[in-house]
Amino acid sequence: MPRYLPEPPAHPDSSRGRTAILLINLGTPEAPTAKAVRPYLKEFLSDPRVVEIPRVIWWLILNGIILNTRPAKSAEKYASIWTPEGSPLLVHTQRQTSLLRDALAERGYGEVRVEFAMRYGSPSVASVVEQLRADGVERIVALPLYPQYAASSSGTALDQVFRVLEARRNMPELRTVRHFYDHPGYIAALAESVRAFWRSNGRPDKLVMSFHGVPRFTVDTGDPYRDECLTTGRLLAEALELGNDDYRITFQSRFGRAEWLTPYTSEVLAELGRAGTGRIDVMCPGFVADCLETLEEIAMEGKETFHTAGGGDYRFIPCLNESPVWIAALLDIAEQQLAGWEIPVKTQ
Ligand SMILES: C=CC1=C(C)c2cc3[nH]c(cc4nc(cc5[nH]c(cc1n2)c(C)c5CCC(=O)O)C(CCC(=O)O)=C4C)c(C)c3C=C
Ligand SMILES: [Fe+2]
Ligand SMILES: [Fe+2]
Repeated sequence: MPRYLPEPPAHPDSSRGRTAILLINLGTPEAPTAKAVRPYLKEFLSDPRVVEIPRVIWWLILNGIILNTRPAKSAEKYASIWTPEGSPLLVHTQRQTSLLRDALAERGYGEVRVEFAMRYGSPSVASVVEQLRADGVERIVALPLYPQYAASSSGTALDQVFRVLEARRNMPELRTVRHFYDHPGYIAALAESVRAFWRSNGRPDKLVMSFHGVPRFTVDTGDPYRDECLTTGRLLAEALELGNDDYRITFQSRFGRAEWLTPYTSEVLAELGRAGTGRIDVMCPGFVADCLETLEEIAMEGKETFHTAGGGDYRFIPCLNESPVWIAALLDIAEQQLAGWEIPVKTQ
């Protein structure tokens, strides 16, 4: 096996774009079945950026216990959110890709390719980057679709790009977007999604902003994730002119027994329910696309937790998905990167 892959011949069609935006999301199973969820979880949970415990011990737990029990349970949850077009995470990522492509074309960047890849499952980062290289792309902007940086989300997505390029003799130029937690367009998109929801549904007693959690020790040892979530929450509260008592910032999706970031969403929902809160609205600002964690864990399980504890009305505010203000923010983030390369813009 040669150390470096042979380079593809120069692409004959010089009119094809030489620059690409590569959106990267987490990935999702191929089907809502235990058979399809198992390889997805195996790849995901084998990533040392995601589970940071000694490999041998983890290998035994993962293969001996988790992969024998979790796929069936997770598949049942996936089945409850699956759409006729497939997994929501995949469907929204596909649509966001195509909307960003159109938006860039409208701004005169018609030759800039826009593709997406998934960190786990398909289409893999390797397959998409290889295709871009084969098509003659020489400049890539890698843009993980996570507003807040965590080593276990954005970090590992970027690792994967570096790993693919590491195997190449002729490296393309690369720019990376490590986060956009305080980008004004992203905050404006979140604020607009809440305002639009309130225009149709009225206002709640409290707004809960639930972010995906991470193990607490990762933040204690330098991951900026928690601070970035808190800043996003504060900026959103300011944009909505909320007082300190009008909202809560919480962390969901705890996995395993270690301590994760607190307060845990489920505990806050139960506490608000026990306090007899009349109405809460729950949103997930850290996810730009609805997925298992928002549609099942928050919109369904969270509602049950709140009601069981005695709470009143519970409403879930959908993620940004294909909202035009969000696509405008994504366009701005992409354009800021392209500006560094001085791509000629064609004005019609
Ligand atoms: C085991 C530890 C996990 C860490 C750390 C983690 C961080 C993390 N995850 C996301 C975004 C998503 N996670 C999703 C699903 C999901 N997450 C974990 C575990 C960890 N995540 C598991 C095991 C799963 C799979 C489902 C399950 O069995 O519970 C998803 C949804 C995927 C989908 O198909 O819809 C997203 C999105 C972030 C942003 C993050 C760190 C900040
Ligand atoms: Fe996760
Ligand atoms: Fe979950």
